[in-house]
Amino acid sequence: MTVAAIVPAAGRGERLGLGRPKALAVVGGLTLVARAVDGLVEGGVQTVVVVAPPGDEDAMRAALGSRRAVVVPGADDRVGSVAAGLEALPVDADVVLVHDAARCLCPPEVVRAVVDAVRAGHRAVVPVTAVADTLRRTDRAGVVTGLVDRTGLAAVQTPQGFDRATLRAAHARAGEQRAAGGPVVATDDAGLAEDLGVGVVTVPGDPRAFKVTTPLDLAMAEALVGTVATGSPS
Ligand SMILES: Nc1ccn([C@@H]2O[C@H](COP(=O)(O)OP(=O)(O)OP(=O)(O)O)[C@@H](O)[C@H]2O)c(=O)n1
Ligand SMILES: C[C@](O)(CO)[C@H](O)COP(=O)(O)O
Repeated sequence: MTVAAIVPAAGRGERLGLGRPKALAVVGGLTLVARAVDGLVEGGVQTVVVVAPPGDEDAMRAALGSRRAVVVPGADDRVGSVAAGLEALPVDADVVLVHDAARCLCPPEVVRAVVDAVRAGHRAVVPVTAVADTLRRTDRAGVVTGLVDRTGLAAVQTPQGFDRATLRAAHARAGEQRAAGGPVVATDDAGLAEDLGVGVVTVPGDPRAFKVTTPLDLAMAEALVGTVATGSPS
């Protein structure tokens, strides 16, 4: 089985506010995209497709240095960017991971767990962590309207793993819905697979696979660099 990964890295990073694509932000001397690719390769991924903001393909290649990855232009939203990456997959890839460049410190153990679960026959696999906070529903004015039962809730991370046919079918359906003017509601690839009726299974995620979204997240990533390889702290 050949394991490939699509790394959506075409976001603009508005909430990070650096004025350049978030995947090109630097943590501990390495860009987020380079770190994300290194983690995937260490976790057993053989082929990587990186999806760059249109016009920033060369900057993405420069950030990747000598890492072996195909770089393709992305789209206006994440679903479109992953769909662009799908088109560039090598024909022999049968296990496909989709991994946010923004989750740059995901430990290789998580990657391996996702790959193993797909190899074991699961069509769609997501890493998850427990929800630590109490959750309440609020109205538009911010007034609490109810308590959300936390039992059975999980926060979903990436990499998410699929057999190739499932991921293709999920994105084909999303593309058809979009072409028909319908909304694509799912916020991740597993959600698109679920819309097809595919069962999604979970494996343990890791707090270090958090998504760098804000300047505080970038500072946290900087503080954590070096702890991923040694396995501390969680
Ligand atoms: N059009 C898009 C939007 C997002 N992504 C990627 O999807 C991942 C998760 O997106 P997010 O963290 O929301 O990144 P941004 O869209 O860059 O963030 P923001 O909303 O702050 O601009 C990131 O690796 C991002 O690069 C992408 O490939 N193409
Ligand atoms: C794919 C994802 O990271 C899983 O948690 C998340 O859904 C991405 O959301 P975003 O709003 O596109 O950042």
